[in-house]
Amino acid sequence: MNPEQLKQNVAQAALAYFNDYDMVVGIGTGSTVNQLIDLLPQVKNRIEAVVSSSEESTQRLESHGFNVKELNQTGDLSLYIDGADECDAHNRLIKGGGGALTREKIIAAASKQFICIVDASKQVDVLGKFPLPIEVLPMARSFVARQMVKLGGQPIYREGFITDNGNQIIDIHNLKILDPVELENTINQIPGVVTNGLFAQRKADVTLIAQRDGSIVKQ
Ligand SMILES: O=C[C@H](O)[C@H](O)[C@H](O)COP(=O)(O)O
Repeated sequence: MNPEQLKQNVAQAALAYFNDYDMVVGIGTGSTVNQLIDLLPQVKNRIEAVVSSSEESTQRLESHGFNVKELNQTGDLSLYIDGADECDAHNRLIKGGGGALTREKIIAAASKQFICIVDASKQVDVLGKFPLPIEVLPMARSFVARQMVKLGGQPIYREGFITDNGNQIIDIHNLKILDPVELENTINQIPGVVTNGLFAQRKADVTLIAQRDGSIVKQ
């Protein structure tokens, strides 16, 4: 199966989690989630409102007629579905390849259940092959980059990219992340860091993984 079909398959499998009425759900960002958004009209009668992790997803949801609300207008969410750039066997993730990591981490924290949807190419034994995105306040960019060098990484500034929150991203290459919770905490302590893309403390509850033949493995 081609990559787009795999994304569509795993998005289709996620529809099973819309298993209640009047649900207020979180929807993430990226090409896998775009497939989900396009399928979401199938379960529209289950959804009362949606909270989105990016302007891009908001526009796509609204184009399908969904009521997109701010997290400040809702309570905690019953369900959050999002993709990832990497996942390990413990459902710990790297996210933020699309730059939406901060809103994603907030929504994940505010959701009772977090279902991650990926294809098998995202599975790794040790996180860090995919460069770890860090959203930084613009004035702190070089400072945070120097701290990440001390932690063994190679920071690359994502030039020309501004997040939905008006900040910048540095992508940290060559990290071998043996203790994701510890590194997530360590990076969070660096002044100027808004969010790092490790989702290890609040990891996914379930990861649905599309295999090459299109079948879905639940982890
Ligand atoms: O910022 C973007 C998000 O973290 C995405 O979930 C992640 O980049 C995966 O995106 P895709 O489904 O396009 O691979």
